[in-house]
Amino acid sequence: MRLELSGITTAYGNTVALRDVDLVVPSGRVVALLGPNGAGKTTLLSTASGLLTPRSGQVYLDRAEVTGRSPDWRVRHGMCHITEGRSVFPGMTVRDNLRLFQRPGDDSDAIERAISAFPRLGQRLNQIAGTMSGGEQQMLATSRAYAQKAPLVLLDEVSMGLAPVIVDEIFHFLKMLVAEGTSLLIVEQYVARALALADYVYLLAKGRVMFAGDPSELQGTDIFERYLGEEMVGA
Ligand SMILES: Nc1ncnc2c1ncn2[C@@H]1O[C@H](COP(=O)(O)OP(=O)(O)OP(=O)(O)O)[C@@H](O)[C@H]1O
Repeated sequence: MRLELSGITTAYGNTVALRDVDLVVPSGRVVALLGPNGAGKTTLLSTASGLLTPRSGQVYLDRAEVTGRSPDWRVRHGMCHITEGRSVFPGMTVRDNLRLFQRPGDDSDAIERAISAFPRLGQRLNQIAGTMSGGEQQMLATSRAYAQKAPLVLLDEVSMGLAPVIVDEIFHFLKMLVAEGTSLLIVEQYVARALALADYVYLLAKGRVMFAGDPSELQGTDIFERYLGEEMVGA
């Protein structure tokens, strides 16, 4: 599924967080969205998924305009947004969380798919989600993308604060999604890993697109140093 944002400006009251942003995630491709804190990355994903309404500009899914459509509508039509933080139902079991991931009318087994993505969830189906470790809860939240068979997945810092071994599992999972032909838009603090997976990269700063292109085009430029700080390059 193809996603396009065209001329998007999004604001919180007087704070303009995105200014005239154009971005395309071609069908079956991976786009990494990078930028310093406060650049507007989360705002961009939320505008794409309908959690925020832009002040101007359009959002298209497979070239059909969806700007006025609700987040629910976008989910039903194939978009999955994994938001920052652990979005699970903490008082419910893992199994019941997974059941809720199933899209209406989809009779395939969301639980089986989630376990194939993250096998350790299979050992914890009866556990109350809120009692799992942070990393396990993040796996559960992230597995929604696979369980729903969403053709377009937006991921906001899903590896934030996780142990390296779990970050490895998350990136292995992202490769599984890519192999299935899923379009991905990822915001990731592990810049080098995100770039290794990405077909295209967009760099946001102060709500504007400062760079858009192939990850290899960044080599030999000072864009990273200028906008992200050198220490992030190899992270
Ligand atoms: N609910 C809000 N109300 C007011 N301003 C907000 C709100 N959410 C975000 N902002 C502002 O909008 C700008 C963009 O924020 P956003 O969270 O999109 O950036 P980000 O690139 O995702 O940052 P980070 O990497 O720190 O998560 C920032 O200046 C932020 O302070």
